[in-house]
Amino acid sequence: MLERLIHSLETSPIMKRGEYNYFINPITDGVPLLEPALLREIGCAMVRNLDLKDVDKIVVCEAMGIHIGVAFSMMTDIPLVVVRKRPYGLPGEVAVHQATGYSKGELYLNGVAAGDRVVIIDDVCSTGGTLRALVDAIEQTGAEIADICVVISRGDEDIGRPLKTLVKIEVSETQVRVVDTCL
Ligand SMILES: O=P(O)(O)OC[C@H]1O[C@H](OP(=O)(O)OP(=O)(O)O)[C@H](O)[C@@H]1O
Ligand SMILES: Nc1nc2[nH]cnc2c(=O)[nH]1
Repeated sequence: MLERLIHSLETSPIMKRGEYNYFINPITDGVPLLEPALLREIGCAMVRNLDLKDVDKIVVCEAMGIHIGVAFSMMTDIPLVVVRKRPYGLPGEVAVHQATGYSKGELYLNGVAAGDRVVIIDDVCSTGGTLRALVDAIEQTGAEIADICVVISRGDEDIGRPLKTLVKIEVSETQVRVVDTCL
């Protein structure tokens, strides 16, 4: 299991974003090419790992959660909510601040309300800033978070609640090493 993901990570180039060692990978960047087989491998692993009982909605964050969310939604027939980086001003919209290791901004959640039971999925967790923002936004609506899963975890950041991850990696100046897998 996860051979394609592990191979794609261990061959990922690294670039500096300021002081941050940023790995470039098809799953996290859509670059250079995202093979359907890799997407299917991840989708299957997430279906096997996540608690989907009575889940009403999948919540992802633009941009690099969208392709994973679309694959997962089509595999599970669960509707998809995309948290955007610009406001829509719809009734009930929730705005939260997001910071990663190299950027910051605002996130805008629409389409989730009290009584919803949701799962959050994303491509990668590093500082945990994005997931903490998503959890905060969803909690503000009164909805319930059934589970959270990222494809890749590269830090030991605590997001204040259980986080499932398919693989754990270490990123140096020159390479990515897969140090643990969920399966
Ligand atoms: O754990 P963190 O430090 O928050 O980093 C993880 C986040 O970083 C990337 O998003 P980014 O904001 O770079 O935008 P993108 O998805 O549009 O590339 C990625 O998609 C995760 O959401
Ligand atoms: N592609 C990519 N996305 C990230 N999001 C947070 N850290 C990283 C990283 O190192 N690479």
